[in-house]
Amino acid sequence: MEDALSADLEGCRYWLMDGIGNAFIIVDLRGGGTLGEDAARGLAEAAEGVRIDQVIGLVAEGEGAAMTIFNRDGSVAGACGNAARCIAWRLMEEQGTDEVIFGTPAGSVTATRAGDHRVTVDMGAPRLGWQDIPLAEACEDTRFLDIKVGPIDNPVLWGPSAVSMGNPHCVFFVEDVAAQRLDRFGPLIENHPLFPEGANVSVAEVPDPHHIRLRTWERGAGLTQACGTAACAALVSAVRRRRTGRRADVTLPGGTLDISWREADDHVLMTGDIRALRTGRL
Ligand SMILES: N[C@@H](CCC[C@H](N)C(=O)O)C(=O)O
Repeated sequence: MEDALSADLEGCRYWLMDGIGNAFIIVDLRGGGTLGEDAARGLAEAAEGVRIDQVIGLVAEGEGAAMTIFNRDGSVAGACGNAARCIAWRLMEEQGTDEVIFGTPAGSVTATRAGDHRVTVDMGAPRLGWQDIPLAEACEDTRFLDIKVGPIDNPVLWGPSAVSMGNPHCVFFVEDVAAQRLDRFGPLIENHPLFPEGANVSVAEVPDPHHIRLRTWERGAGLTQACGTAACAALVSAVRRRRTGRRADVTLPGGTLDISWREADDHVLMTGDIRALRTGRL
């Protein structure tokens, strides 16, 4: 990875981790060093043997820690659910605790140990108003956006839901996720004018009220094995469209997340496995 480095990152510890296949390089910047867009893109491209989806900076914040998030194309993101579970596991291992609080660009999150290499993160409340997602124009009901995929007179998909989980999501409900050409229309919807900050684009299939099958085209990263915030956005959208209850297993190509949208405080909880793949110094 040496070629991708700016001088002040040299010697920083890194961990290569994944959350059900969503792969990250986490760079420990608590002792110094700055991670910017160019360095993040360079590190993602230079990684060998794994397609990196995000590069995460672990920075000092007061007495504790916080995460910064870069997509593999170098763009900055406000939230990353799977990386939050990886960071939480790492901090709990360091501190010898079963619970941790740390900062993210979208606010501080609490996480708890849910088993061996298994973590629950409280992702906070979804934001459903069009200004908060954000959308470029007023939309009374963000459960159904005026977006179509395919020929104007014969669209194959239409009426997706929009949700912010700290980052913007667009979720199409379909009969069969495997049949969708997400590689073709994902980039178009990611850059649709209705999403001034872009969007993560998912297709969701609901075989029963306790289960969602999901595939995601991530903003700034493309097709991924899994996307934690997309899983949260899909469950929230499915509840709003009366397709599931407030708790469901969300199965992505890389594995399954247990997602629940708590009525008491409106928070979304995400539980799933993480893997620590390797560690070293830049
Ligand atoms: N992998 C993530 C989401 C990463 C950020 C996203 N691509 C964006 O730009 O908003 C997750 O697990 O949530």
